[in-house]
Amino acid sequence: MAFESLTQKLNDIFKKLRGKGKLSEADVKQAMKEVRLALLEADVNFKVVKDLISKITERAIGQEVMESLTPAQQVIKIVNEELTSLMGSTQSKVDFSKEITIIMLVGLQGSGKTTTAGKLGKLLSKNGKKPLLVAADIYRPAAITQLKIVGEKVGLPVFTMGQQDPVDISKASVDYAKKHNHDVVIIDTAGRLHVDDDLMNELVNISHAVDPSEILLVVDSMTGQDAVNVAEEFNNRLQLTGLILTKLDGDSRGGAALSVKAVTGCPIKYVGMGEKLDDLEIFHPERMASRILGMGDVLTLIEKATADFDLKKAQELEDKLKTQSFDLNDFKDQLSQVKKMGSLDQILNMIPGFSQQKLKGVEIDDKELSRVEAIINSMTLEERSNPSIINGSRRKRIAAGSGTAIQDVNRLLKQYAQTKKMIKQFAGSDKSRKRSKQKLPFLNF
Ligand SMILES: Nc1nc2c(ncn2[C@@H]2O[C@H](COP(=O)(O)OP(=O)(O)OP(=O)(O)O)[C@@H](O)[C@H]2O)c(=O)[nH]1
Repeated sequence: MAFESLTQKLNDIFKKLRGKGKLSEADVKQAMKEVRLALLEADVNFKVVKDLISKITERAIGQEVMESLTPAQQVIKIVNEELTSLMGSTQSKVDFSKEITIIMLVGLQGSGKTTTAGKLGKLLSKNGKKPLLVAADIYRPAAITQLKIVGEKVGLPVFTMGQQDPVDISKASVDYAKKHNHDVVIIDTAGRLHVDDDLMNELVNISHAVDPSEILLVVDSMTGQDAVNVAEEFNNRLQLTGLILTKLDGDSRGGAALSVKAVTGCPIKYVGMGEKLDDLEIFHPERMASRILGMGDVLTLIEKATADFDLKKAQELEDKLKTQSFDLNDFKDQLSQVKKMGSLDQILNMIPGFSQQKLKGVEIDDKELSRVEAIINSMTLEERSNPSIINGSRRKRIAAGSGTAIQDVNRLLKQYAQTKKMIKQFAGSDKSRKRSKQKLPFLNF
């Protein structure tokens, strides 16, 4: 995940501050010098760093902080607030005020536009919208096919007219959307390797023809300050309403995310956190600041956990927990719930205190989840509901069927037995029974 190294450096600086108890002005200034260096090393724009540090320092050497009982904590709070404000303070929402919300996605080739069109469509349709995807990149023939494939994967229709004028395609797509009750139109426009006049003219013409509610620039966060420059160039010609920063799951240093709002004035509206079509998140500056400072992001985690929450299934599970009839089918169901939330790496990053550094040496293996699923899939229905019948020869058959080793099957059965034992204790106490209404026990990998 981006910011890894920045988070580590900031944590080290704050640890030193905490160790000091009372802080002198010199202590704060020294810490700010180090924060400044860490931000520059994370590729944050030079001017942005300068302004940020002067704001933080001014507040941090104020009386309130110096005389507080927990001065280091106050300094961290100020850094958190200023980072949040740097990225736009609050969530910048998409404008859905018109009957049809037209969203133009623009950006350079390879920034992730087509993938993002699918991700955005999926996210919006989860929120009750009826999006239409529009293939307006006519120069790269594969782009139309790519959008069709993405559309199929996310279950959304794709409007295409082949290699015709992108302005005509865009206009026709809006008419089509009106006739077919779509309330969102997402136009995937052409990209180029560099910003050029032809591209800009075409985008300006499309924007005049369809009067979009949003022109969102898709930028690759891995390109660092180049992403900020590209955003400035696009904004000068197109008046962007916002940005989508992709590939924030990669090892970018994070500079683009921290600088782009301050430099261009354009807010980040979404961030791409992976290659899967579920990996698009609404951008919340305060939550991102919290992640950068290694404080986790519990709110996003809860949202992910509840997004696909199936109340009926949860009720069934609760009944099973009470009667202690939790079997391997339920075990598998829980596994799918965890998998829906994203990769284990992503999930752990949102838990406060679970910094990458602490996870060093701990292998986070998403394959383990798939392995467990394969093992359970290779069992008969009878075995899943009554695992005690799984003897030696059955174990051998299950391992062969799932392409795993007998030790893997043994390990899973042991984990299941432990979970069941835990549930027994859990259901046994009145206090925990009350708790079971709110929380499902997590699997123990
Ligand atoms: N890791 C990661 N990869 C991403 C993300 N978003 C897009 N990608 C990948 O980036 C590559 C380029 O994405 P495309 O959607 O083809 O890019 P594009 O901007 O449409 O490219 P052109 O059609 O050539 O203009 C693909 O391999 C995507 O899977 C992201 O958030 N994280």
